[in-house]
Amino acid sequence: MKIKRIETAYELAKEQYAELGVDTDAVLEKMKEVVISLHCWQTDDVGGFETPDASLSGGGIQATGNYPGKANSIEQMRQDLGKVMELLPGKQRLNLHATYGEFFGKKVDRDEISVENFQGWIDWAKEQKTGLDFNGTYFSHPKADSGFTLSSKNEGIRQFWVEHMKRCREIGAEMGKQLGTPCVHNTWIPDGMKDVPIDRNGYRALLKKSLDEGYEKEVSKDYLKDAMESKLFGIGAESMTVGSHDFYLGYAIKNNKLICLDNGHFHPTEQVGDKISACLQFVDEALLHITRPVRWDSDHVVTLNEEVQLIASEIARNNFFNRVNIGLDFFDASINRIGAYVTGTRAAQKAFLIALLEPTKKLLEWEENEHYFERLALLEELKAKPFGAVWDYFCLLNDVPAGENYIQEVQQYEKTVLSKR
Ligand SMILES: C[C@H](O)[C@H](O)[C@@H](O)C(=O)CO
Ligand SMILES: [Mn+2]
Repeated sequence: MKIKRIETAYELAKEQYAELGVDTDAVLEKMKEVVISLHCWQTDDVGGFETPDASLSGGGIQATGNYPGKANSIEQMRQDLGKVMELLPGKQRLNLHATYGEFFGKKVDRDEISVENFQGWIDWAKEQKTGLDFNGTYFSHPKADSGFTLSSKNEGIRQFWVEHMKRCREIGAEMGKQLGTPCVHNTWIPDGMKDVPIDRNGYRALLKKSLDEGYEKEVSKDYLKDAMESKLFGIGAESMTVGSHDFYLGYAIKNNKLICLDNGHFHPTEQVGDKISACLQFVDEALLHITRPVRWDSDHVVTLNEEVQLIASEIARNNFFNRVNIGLDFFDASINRIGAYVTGTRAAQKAFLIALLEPTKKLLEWEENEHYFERLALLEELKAKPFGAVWDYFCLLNDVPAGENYIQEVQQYEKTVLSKR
């Protein structure tokens, strides 16, 4: 795309938005506050590197597809992440799962992991000048095969996972300390039942007990922020999920924790965008897993759809950028994974840009004066405004390919790197 054309289109767009009272230069400055935490697991189909042939199993989640070029080692993953970051405007962090440590060819079980397994990532993040986030991994493990981890009635299994959680928090805290930016430590467990359980209460009481034990050690929020991710149901756990939204929201409010909202984890008619302002009345911060559920929690690549737009708009309208930690959660193994990553992340970023380009003050004024037709009409007209010209200029300012130009870069990377794996 020609630089001159991008600049000219931006100037015209700037005028159009200015007529609505929107300062596009200020919006581009504000985009610096939109920091997206890249989920490392799109590069390798949630496999991890505990063993050379590690792959996703259990947990009620599934990566489908077999497109060539998956990252098979930490080196390959870092190379891929480097490419992804090269093609994204703005600022990012990296979100790791506990199975992505450096295990030096040894068997290091989940209750044995320590900072030394992640020091390499911390050093990498220092070089990249980026922050790290962290997740315990409560699936793809024989001790998760029963369908229960932190809520297990087998005390040995429950204690094993509590120890995993404690270690994840230690690792996360060290990441936050060394990198000078708090690590968001997220806990998602697959625990639940295929068929109707008798003892929902018993499992939930055990989960509460495990969380109390796992969180026992106080850690400064300057280093670590604990989040919990609920879910409606998973494959094989259709009748009851122990860590439901009610459960974690209650726990988060009572214990000053973060609530993680994954938009694939609710009934299809519920909107995470609607939940943000509800939750933030009672918790200080939230974590998002932005995804695209297609008929179920399928974790398709994020696209610029209404659901994602509402999430972004709610954050922008209320300036919640310092209270909502933005993460992604998708893993498509059926297409070029780097392309999937870049397309999905850019879609989320575009939603934030569109949100910031909204003349919110005007809309609010109409709303408060019950001028609902005017509100509706302007919201509709905004959809036809030239946000694409502002997006391309944002890419230009950030020295990354504008518009569709990144497609050929991904193709080239496939040719020179991915196809050789
Ligand atoms: C791999 C992730 O931790 C996982 O997708 C989790 O966040 C989730 O959303 C499970 O459905
Ligand atoms: Mn998730």
